Order: sequence, then structure tokens, then C-alpha cells
Amino acid sequence: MMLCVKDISLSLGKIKILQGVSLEAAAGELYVVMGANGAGKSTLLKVIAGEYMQYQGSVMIGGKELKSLPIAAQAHTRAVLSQQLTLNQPFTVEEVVSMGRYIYNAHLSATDKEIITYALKIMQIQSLRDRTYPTLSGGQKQRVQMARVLAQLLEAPDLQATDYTGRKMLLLDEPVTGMDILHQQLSLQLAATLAASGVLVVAVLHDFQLAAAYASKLLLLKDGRVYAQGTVEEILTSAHIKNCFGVDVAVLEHPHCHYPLVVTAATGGLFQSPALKALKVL
Ligand SMILES: Nc1ncnc2c1ncn2[C@@H]1O[C@H](COP(=O)(O)OP(=O)(O)OP(=O)(O)O)[C@@H](O)[C@H]1O
Repeated sequence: MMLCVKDISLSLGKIKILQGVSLEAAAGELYVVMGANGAGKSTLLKVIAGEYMQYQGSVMIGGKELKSLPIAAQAHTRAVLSQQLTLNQPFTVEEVVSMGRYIYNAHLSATDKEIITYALKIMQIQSLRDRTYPTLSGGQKQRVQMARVLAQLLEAPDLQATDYTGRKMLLLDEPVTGMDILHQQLSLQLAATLAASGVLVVAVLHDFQLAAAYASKLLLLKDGRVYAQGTVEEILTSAHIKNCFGVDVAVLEHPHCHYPLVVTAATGGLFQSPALKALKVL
């Protein structure tokens, strides 16, 4: 098992953010974390990324306790796309993507440069390479960030040439926020392709359809605890979604695809009187 999180708890200030969270994910999986705003998804990802070392419990990556791994070794094994990354300095797109390679060498080799160009191409941002990052649109920025983590992860300018099994982990926190439908699909297909090459991918997603189509395993968090984990069919049920998100949905069989369709059952119902009481608005 490449990633084994056992009974972790984390408090920030006086608030318990995560309580008794456990999960296991193997190399090659596309492991999706879902849950309502504030459920603890980003915090869980940050713990796995080594950003909060004061957690209780254990996080084993490739058989080693996270706390015992030197920072450089961590950066070489995993790439992280964080939520709400702010970068206000006028770096160009190419410079931002290059940051993914500087963790290996202070001077970029010919291979590093090929990987950077390849990542720009995969995320379809070559035409933006000389633009400054702060001037980009939200979805364009997110594509640049995907290209940066891709550049960090790859060992060759090719998606499928290398077997990354047991060596690389990709952590994506809401990677498709602001992206149009093409680039959402492109990003998840990229994640799935990397998973097929042995990368362990952990992604926080809010979109049920993307999760249904691409997740190999799903974890549902509620109030800092694991509410349920399992396959797409086990997790994406109308009862689980109602309990975690407070919304009535219908889970339908997709007419053409192997995954379920999650559709909201009614519009406007949240502002009818009993529902408002349940939401504690009245
Ligand atoms: N540094 C912090 N200090 C105090 N509380 C924090 C901190 N970071 C997060 N929290 C709180 O922890 C809880 C979980 O936050 P987290 O960002 O993990 O949620 P999330 O599930 O990723 O939500 P979202 O869907 O909105 O991104 C929230 O109540 C948040 O306010």
C-alpha cells in the first residue's frame, strides 16, 4: 500500500478539524475525496502533503512515516496542486511551470526543458507561455498549475514512458475549479493516465459527475470524520449525498456509460418553508 493514513486527528487552534481519519490507497489509484465545504478535505490533503506535522496518528508513504521523510525526499515523491494558490509576482507562465523542475536542479537540463514544453502542450497553454501569470483568467491559471505539477512529476517528456509505481504521488485540491468542460475532462483524463502509469493520485473534487467517471475509490468526509469510503457505486447514493450535503438528488443509471448519473431532484425546494427551517434560516 503506497499511502496508509491511520487514525489521524488534527486540531488547528482550539478546533478539531480532523478526527480519526483513516484511508488506504495503492499506487495506480485515482482516489477521490468529497464532502461539503469545511468538511476537512483540504486539511486532509495538506496533512498528506506534509504541511501539518502536528497531526496525531500515522501517515505512511511507501512504508515510511511521513514525519521521518526529509523535505527534499518528499518533494521528489509528490507534487501538490493546492487550492487558492496566490502568486502575485509577474512570473511568466513558462517560469511558473518551470518551478516544477527547480526542485531537482538549480539549472534546467535539456530534459527539464523538454518536460516543461511537454507539460505546456498537454495543458494547451503553449500560446500563453510568455504571458505573466497574474494577468491570466481563473481557468487559465488553473491549467498553468496543472502543468506545473505535471512538470514536477514526470521523468520524461512522455505520459506513458515511465513506470512510476510506488515512487510518485500527485495531490490535487479542486484541480478543475474555473475550468471549462473540455479542460475539466482533459485534467481528469490526465490524472487517470498518470494513475495508469503507477502514480497514486488523490484528488479533492466537488463535481459528482467527474468523480463518478474517474474515481477508482471515493472517500466522503463529514465534519472532519470519514463518513463512508468505497467504490463509486457504494458511495454515490442519494442517502449519502443527502446526509453529507443536505440536498435531494436522484442517482440514475447512465444511458451509455458505466458510471451513475447524479442529478438534483428539485429546484427551488431549499427555500420552501420546512427546508428553510432545516437549514436554520427561519
Ligand atoms: N489554518 C486554519 N485555522 C483554523 N481553522 C482552519 C484552518 N484551516 C481550515 N480551518 C477550518 O477547518 C475546517 C476544514 O477546512 P478545509 O479547508 O479542510 O475544508 P474543505 O473540506 O476543504 O472545504 P471546501 O470545500 O470549502 O474547500 C473548516 O471549518 C475551516 O474553517
